[in-house]
Amino acid sequence: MISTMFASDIIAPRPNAPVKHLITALGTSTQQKGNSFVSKIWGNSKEPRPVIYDDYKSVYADKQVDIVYVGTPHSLHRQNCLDAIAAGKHVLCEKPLTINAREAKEVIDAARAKGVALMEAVWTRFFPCVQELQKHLHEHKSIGDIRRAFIEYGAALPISSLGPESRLRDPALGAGALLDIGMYTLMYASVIMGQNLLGTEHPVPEVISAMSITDGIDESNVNVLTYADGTRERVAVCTSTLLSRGPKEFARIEGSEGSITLHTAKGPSCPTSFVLKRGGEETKFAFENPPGTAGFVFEADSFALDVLNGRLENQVMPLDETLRMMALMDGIRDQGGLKYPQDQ
Ligand SMILES: NC(=O)C1=CN([C@@H]2O[C@H](COP(=O)(O)OP(=O)(O)OC[C@H]3O[C@@H](n4cnc5c(N)ncnc54)[C@H](OP(=O)(O)O)[C@@H]3O)[C@@H](O)[C@H]2O)C=CC1
Ligand SMILES: O=C1OC[C@@H](O)[C@H](O)[C@H]1O
Repeated sequence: MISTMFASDIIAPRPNAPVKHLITALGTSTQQKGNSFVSKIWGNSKEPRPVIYDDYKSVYADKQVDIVYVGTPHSLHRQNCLDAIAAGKHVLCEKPLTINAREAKEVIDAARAKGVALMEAVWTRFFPCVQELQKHLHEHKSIGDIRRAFIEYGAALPISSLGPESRLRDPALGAGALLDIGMYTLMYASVIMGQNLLGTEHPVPEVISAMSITDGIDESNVNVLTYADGTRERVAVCTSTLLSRGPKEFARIEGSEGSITLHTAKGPSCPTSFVLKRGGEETKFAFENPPGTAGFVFEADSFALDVLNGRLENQVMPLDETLRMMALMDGIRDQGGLKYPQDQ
């Protein structure tokens, strides 16, 4: 699913793009699957088509490849990243980077030791909507002191009709609401409460969590994050569920001088606008993606520009922020009683 969207996005013609992406190779399980992927995405396009390998290792060995994009289920990320890094490739890996913080540290250490760039593809952070929101919250202080935030992500995924081998059902593949979509709610908490600080500099909240677990995965979770780093406590309530679709107005931020609501047309991972209310006035800030894209180009451009300029870490999504988020989710799963085989 995501590889289709990502690939379509980055080869879409964009007159003012800061970088041009070229997909030179595709690693997949069968040649037939690769052929149908390529015809689906390239269609009649005149863009050069990738060579199709029926394994992943040939991609890592291909000298034409600069960056490997990993779009496999969660539990495979660790090994896919380690293999690509060992071959000297830069890696953009889908979220979550791994199943837990221990695995994430292993992958990050490997990238740092090899001197290659690595980034967890938390695409939402790169949306102009989120970047502008951060300016309003932390630079212009448009709603004064931030006091509370409520963020929800509901995705009505057809879990019960999926086979047990699905990445959305199988605990061994890292299924569950927290790792799949809950991480976005925690990302928003970081954007809202983190004062633009990331990784080891980010304020450390006290966390109280509850999970509803069925068939070995969390169908829903609720997390209360309390930040006691100022003169008064600030609270973010983050909740996600696989059982029902959430509202288009998916978040509310309350400040001492106003409030902001966040909106989406498709899902909280791709926000489209926010509405600022202050002193009886309401202002809407709306954003559009480049035509023909879903918004993956923002993270892809940012990472490609890092690689072109010899930067090994991205400033918007640095590796210490990935580690912080993975450790936060480990703690939430500890409280909720959700263990994956990889935690043993
Ligand atoms: N940024 C975003 O908005 C989104 C991100 N994601 C992330 O992308 C990743 C993949 O999700 P998604 O695209 O939905 O997953 P899919 O199940 O649709 O695709 C995963 C692909 O991984 C390969 N694969 C390798 N081993 C396995 C295995 N054991 N079981 C299943 N597939 C396997 C397969 O490709 P092949 O046979 O060709 O090798 C498969 O098509 C996840 O990390 C997810 O969190 C997902 C959706 C949205
Ligand atoms: O990252 C994601 O965002 C959208 C969801 O539908 C998907 O399952 C998830 O992986």
